[in-house]
Amino acid sequence: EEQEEDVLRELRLFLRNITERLSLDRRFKAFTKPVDIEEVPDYLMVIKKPMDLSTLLTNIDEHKYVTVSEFMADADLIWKNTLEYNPDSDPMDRNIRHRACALKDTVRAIIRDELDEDFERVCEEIRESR
Ligand SMILES: O=C(C1CCC1)N1C[C@@H]2C[C@H]3C[C@@H](O)[C@@H](O)[C@]2(C1)O3
Repeated sequence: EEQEEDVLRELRLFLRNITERLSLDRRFKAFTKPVDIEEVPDYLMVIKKPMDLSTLLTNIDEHKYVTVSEFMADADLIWKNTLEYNPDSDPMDRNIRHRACALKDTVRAIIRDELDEDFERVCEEIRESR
C-alpha cells in the first residue's frame, strides 16, 4: 500500500546516494561504466554477469531493488568480477584488485554506518509479501 511505496522511495534515495558517492571517488573510476566488450572481446566468456556503478544506478531507477541486500548482491559483482578477470601478478592487475577490495570495504562501511537495521527489516518484509 502507500506506506510501502514510501519505504521503497526512501530505499531508492539511500541507494542512489551511496552509488553516486562511489562514482565520484577517483579510486573507483574504472568501475563507473561497463567493461567495453569491443576492447575486451573475451570478457563475457569469463564474466557471466557484468556489473558497474552506472548500471546499479539504472537498476535503482527501474525499481529493481526492494531491499539493500539485493542491491549489495549486484554491488558485490563489481569487485568479484574484477578479482576474477584480473588475477595476475602484474602491477596493473594488482592495482585494479586493490581498488576492487577498497570498493568492497567502502560499500560495507557505508552500509554499517548509515543503514538502520530496522529499515532493512521493513524492506525484507515487503519483499517476502510480494
Ligand atoms: O575488469 C576490467 C575493468 C577494471 C575494473 C573492471 N577490465 C578488463 C580489462 C583488463 C584491464 C586492462 C584493460 O584491458 C581494460 O579494458 C580492462 C577492463 O582492465
